[in-house]
Amino acid sequence: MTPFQNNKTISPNSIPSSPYLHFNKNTWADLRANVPMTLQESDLLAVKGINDNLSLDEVAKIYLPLARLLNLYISSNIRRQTIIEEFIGKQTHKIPYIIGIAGSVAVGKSTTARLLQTLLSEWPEHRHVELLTTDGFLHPNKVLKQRNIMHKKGFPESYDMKGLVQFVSDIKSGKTEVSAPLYSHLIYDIVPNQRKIIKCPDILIIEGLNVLQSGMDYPHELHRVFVSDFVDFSIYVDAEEEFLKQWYIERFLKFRMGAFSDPNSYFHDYAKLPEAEAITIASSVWDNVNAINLNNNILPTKERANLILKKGNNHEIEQVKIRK
Ligand SMILES: Nc1ncnc2c1ncn2[C@@H]1O[C@H](COP(=O)(O)OP(=O)(O)OP(=O)(O)O)[C@@H](O)[C@H]1O
Ligand SMILES: CC(C)(CO)[C@@H](O)C(=O)NCCC(=O)O
Repeated sequence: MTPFQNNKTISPNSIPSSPYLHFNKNTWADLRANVPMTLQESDLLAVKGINDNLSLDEVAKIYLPLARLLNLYISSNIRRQTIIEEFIGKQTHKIPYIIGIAGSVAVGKSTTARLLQTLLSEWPEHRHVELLTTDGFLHPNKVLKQRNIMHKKGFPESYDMKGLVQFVSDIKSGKTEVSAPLYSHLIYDIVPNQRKIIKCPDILIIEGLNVLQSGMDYPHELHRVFVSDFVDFSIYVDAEEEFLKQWYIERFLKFRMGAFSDPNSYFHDYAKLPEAEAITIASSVWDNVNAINLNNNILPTKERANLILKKGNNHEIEQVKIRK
């Protein structure tokens, strides 16, 4: 079935002065109706394995239509590459399609990325989908301490932006194997002597706070090329700050029960604290670090995205906006 053979007319709220088409949950969910449901029960279990709190109804209503839209864009990109090959009369290197996912700390970027990886891998044309988090390009704590910016982890100056741009540039040049440093939330630092290796994927999903940032957000950088220059389609995951703070604290408490009890954890001492004190600490880290970064450096990039997913209570998507 072609994308235009709708048996139903979908009518987004088109606000003439807005550069976006607006969809509420129901109008967006209807957009899935045109594709066969390819997911099997076992795939749904895999999706569930990504995040226990993710409802399968949410996957069907929100993430399947999104995967369908992305698939249309990617197919069109593959056709464009074929035209270039036809024009020059020879095959070129396969160039991965890059999807960028931006948004606040704790909004659910990595969960969204893993979910899209599972759904997009279903399509036979592009099964090999890799993930990269820009966290790996944070400067190690040693460097952040030397520069006196440990309290600014996640801010533009805390990243090795040159290294990150080199990475995406290598991927987009068709380099067959690239590697990136690894960040661990457990040790709260870059993992020494380990790298993530990425071998020529069909699609690379890059998620991070800084995916949509550009030159004006990095006045201290000398170069003028940014991740966003290499991203083919960008998504901003959005939510009101009261939810973000709540999700941040909840995740902190979850870590406290699990990962923090590991003696290697940076936050090992927090595991022993009474819950009320742990909440006070998490709340203060949110207010003094992540909220400031959100308002100064992340939120201003929202309108650069091709698509905005607006979450409400319990991570449920309430609105989807697509750039016209
Ligand atoms: N769609 C969802 N449904 C239910 N819970 C979710 C969903 N997405 C994320 N969460 C929960 O919200 C919290 C934050 O999610 P996640 O770690 O994916 O965020 P993030 O944006 O990648 O954070 P960071 O930038 O700090 O790495 C986690 O506790 C996760 O379990
Ligand atoms: C690693 C980042 C920057 C992004 O994932 C974030 O999770 C973080 O650690 N922010 C610094 C403040 C904090 O500890 O939450």
